[in-house]
Amino acid sequence: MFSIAGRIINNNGTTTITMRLIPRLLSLHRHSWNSVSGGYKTLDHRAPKFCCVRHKSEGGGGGGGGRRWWSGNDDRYDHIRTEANCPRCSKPITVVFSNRPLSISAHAAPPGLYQALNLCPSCRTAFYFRPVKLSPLHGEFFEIGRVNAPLRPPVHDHDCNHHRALAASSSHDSAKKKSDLPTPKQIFEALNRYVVGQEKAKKVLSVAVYNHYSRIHLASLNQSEDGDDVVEPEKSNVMLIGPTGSGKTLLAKTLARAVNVPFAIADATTLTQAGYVGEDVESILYRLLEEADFDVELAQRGIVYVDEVDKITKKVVSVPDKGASKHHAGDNILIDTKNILFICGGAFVNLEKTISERQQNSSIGFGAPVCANMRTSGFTDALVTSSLLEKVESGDLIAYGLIPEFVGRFPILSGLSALNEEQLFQVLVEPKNALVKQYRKMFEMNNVNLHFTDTALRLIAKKAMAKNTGARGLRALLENILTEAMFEIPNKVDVDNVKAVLVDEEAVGSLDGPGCGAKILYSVDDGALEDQTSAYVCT
Ligand SMILES: Nc1ncnc2c1ncn2[C@@H]1O[C@H](COP(=O)(O)OP(=O)(O)OP(=O)(O)O)[C@@H](O)[C@H]1O
Repeated sequence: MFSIAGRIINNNGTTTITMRLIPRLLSLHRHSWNSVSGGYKTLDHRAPKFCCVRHKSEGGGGGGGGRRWWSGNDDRYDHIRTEANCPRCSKPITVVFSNRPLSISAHAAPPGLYQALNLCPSCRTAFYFRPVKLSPLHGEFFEIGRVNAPLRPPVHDHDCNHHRALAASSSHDSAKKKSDLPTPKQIFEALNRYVVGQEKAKKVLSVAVYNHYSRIHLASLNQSEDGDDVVEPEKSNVMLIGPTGSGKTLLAKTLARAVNVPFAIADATTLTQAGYVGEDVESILYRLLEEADFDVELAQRGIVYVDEVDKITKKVVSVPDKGASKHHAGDNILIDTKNILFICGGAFVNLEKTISERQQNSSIGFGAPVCANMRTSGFTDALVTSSLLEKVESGDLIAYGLIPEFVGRFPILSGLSALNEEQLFQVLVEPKNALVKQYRKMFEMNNVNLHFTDTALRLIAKKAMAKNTGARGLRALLENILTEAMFEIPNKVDVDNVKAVLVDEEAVGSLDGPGCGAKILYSVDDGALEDQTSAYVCT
């Protein structure tokens, strides 16, 4: 019936096909646009990459028993429902989307707005429709993926072991759910198991996340209360400011794990405004939905981490705004972002200078000497930087180049410091899934013991420090040291009687040069690793 032109984008391992419908589909929908005044408009056939569809809006404020037709000249934001053919299987489907521009978080947004992912009931392909022009309606379908799991629309009383308590929004079981919510201290302890240092950020985040889910709990209680006394705390999104490899993403991910909600990561630099190529908000929400096993209720209480927001200075990032509708219409998946917690992160290189200048201008003692010191020494050491970042204010981010509307949606700002050498050493060995533990596990699969000497680990930390990429550099260093051994070991087991792999100083090398790589040790005596030279033959 029609052809599809596709382009494949890789999104964190997911394949996204950008679909374009060619004009033959358009001819199936010759009369496509319905206006307030009644009548249909003829499609614009000059824009072959867009599909034109009949549409009408729904939602409050209009006539027609709660439904209203959308007027092409009206700039109100609205839910728009359209009839179309599935770009994949060409069966009829109903598409729902919003005509509003996208902005971050739920704070201060007009009510009644939402994003919609759409699902073809026939071939179960999920996609979203991106409107480019509303009158006549032009837009593009973006395929996100096939849905295998059955869709679970928002329900108020479900029992899900995987993502449990925090999904609750009904008032009748809210008391129980509240007791399931970990306290800030418990969240802090959970973060401690995975994240080295960053004590202040951990505390700020523990409180923020606890308050966020308490707010949801309170809102569910308020639903059953009438009157002017109802207090509704507003959502507080969080901004993490810290150098690369300091643990911003790790903190956000671990938080989601601590409170047991679905989690998705997005990169601000690939988020687009409508009409540009890149990753779109809907695909992030779709990822959240996937994480929630297609349980819409759970997805609506997840955490989204948006990385690299410092790279979008003077641009408007497109991340979803408030979605008030809890409506589940056929196979359109409507994601209400009202309760999704957005955590944004960025390195904000040299932001400390902006903070220092602000402090200097306002003559608060600390600023002037710090600034002077920075000017004379020509660099800022990590300690000075982190103490300055601790004092970050919204105004500093605006001075840095972020737009005020964006910054205004992040009442919670938290600075992270660059990890020092000792902390990098700890990252290697201490967290629950520390890198050394991970590699040990991999070698164990071949019944081989991976052994690191203390001096080797400290040298690795020193080398990572010199690279200036924080803990991010550690994995690359380990990978280089262990690649050869990981290549050889699976072939040698049971053949050459390999018993251990040793990473010592020589294997790591010097501060500015590589070493010989991990040494494969051939055992002549079980348990003889302590006496490496006599009991083991090194390759
Ligand atoms: N404080 C930390 N404790 C334990 N591991 C850490 C810490 N910081 C970073 N890591 C590890 O380093 C790697 C990179 O960390 P992460 O992605 O959280 O950094 P980031 O601050 O988000 O960096 P970027 O700004 O480049 O995105 C991950 O493997 C993470 O586990």
